[in-house]
Amino acid sequence: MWQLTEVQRLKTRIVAGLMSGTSMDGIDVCICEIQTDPWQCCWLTAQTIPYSEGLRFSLSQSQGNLAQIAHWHRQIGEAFAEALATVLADFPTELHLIGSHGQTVYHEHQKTTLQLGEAAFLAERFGCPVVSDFRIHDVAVGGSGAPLVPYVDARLFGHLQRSLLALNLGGIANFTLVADGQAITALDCGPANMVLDELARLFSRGKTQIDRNGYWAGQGRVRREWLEYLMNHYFIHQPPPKSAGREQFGGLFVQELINHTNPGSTTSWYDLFATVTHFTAVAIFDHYQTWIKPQQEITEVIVSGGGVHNPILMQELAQIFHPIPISTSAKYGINPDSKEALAFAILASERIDGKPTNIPAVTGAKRPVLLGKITEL
Ligand SMILES: Nc1ncnc2c1ncn2[C@@H]1O[C@H](COP(=O)(O)OP(=O)(O)OP(=O)(O)O)[C@@H](O)[C@H]1O
Ligand SMILES: CC(=O)N[C@H]1[C@@H]2OC[C@@H](O2)[C@@H](O)[C@@H]1O[C@H](C)C(=O)O
Repeated sequence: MWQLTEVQRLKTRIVAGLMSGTSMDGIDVCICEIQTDPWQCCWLTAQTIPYSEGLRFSLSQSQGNLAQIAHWHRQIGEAFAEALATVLADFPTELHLIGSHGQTVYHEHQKTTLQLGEAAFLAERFGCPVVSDFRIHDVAVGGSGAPLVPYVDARLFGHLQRSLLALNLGGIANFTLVADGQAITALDCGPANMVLDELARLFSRGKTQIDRNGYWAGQGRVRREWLEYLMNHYFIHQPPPKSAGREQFGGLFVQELINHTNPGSTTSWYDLFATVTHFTAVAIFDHYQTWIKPQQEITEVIVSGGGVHNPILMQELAQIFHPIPISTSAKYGINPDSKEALAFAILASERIDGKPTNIPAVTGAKRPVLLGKITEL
């Protein structure tokens, strides 16, 4: 059993980070060792544990009355604890601290944000302090509560002493500009996998959740008029600070896209996959050109998130950013599938050391604040 004050005194801590992103595909778990002075983080193990089908389906409907929300809060907390127990069964270690992002179930830019998954279930099961609910304090000081990974991008890539984009391809595509060892700015750019996943569900009539390895996109061609329609979405042209989620690019957006494009044949479905995949790359590049390049040219794009497994998307990015090289975070020893989980382990450790981790230039907050609430034993 670890008390908060004891963990605060440790110069080297074993910390677990837990995250379920907008794709709601499962719970990403990462265990790492963090040294506080000089700061160093060493990745130990990571795994993604799928949500049970029932919970995933229920969450993806994203409509809940108060009773439903209260049950989700407990069920997600227990599912996160179960996921961590599964990883610890394969990698037995003592844990000093847990950082748990929970599941975002609602997010409205600079107005409110809600992550579910009660931390007390984790604290009780693993006998250590848990930091959770990372976003809302930033909202309380006028920020959007997202993105929070930029602080970590600076920690992980700042030492490279180059200007680079750390790009994450999760449900949403977002990047951080790291230059001079700092996170200068960061943006959500639009969907990465969220729209493709929903299209895959509809096209396969629920048999698959993803366009695996870009198989369908690879057989289609980009339709200019559809691309134009997608690029006209208000979010693409909104100035930063900006953050997105299912509210912008979830089921409703996809339904409107289907109504607009009306894909009748298999060929037109393939074209839709190709166009949306291309749109993802174009929207990312467009955000770079508009908001980053005028102030800072970059020398590399370091990609993480599930989208690294989609070769068509990665090819599109390589072509559009050429001659700027595209690599994955694996090149720097960071598993692309667990960077965000690792991030919440790092944010938790900073929290108990009393370090503010929101970046006002990124979220629009009035000032830096401590992110996350601590559940103690
Ligand atoms: N082999 C693959 N082929 C194509 N796409 C893949 C493959 N493997 C994973 N993906 C995509 O990656 C997604 C999961 O990515 P990730 O776990 O990074 O998202 P997330 O963390 O939920 O999202 P966010 O970062 O926006 O919160 C899947 O939903 C899928 O679309
Ligand atoms: C409100 C919320 O959960 N936002 C997520 C989401 O998923 C990607 C993007 O949109 C990013 O803004 C954020 O997550 C990452 C982990 C972040 O805070 O940096």
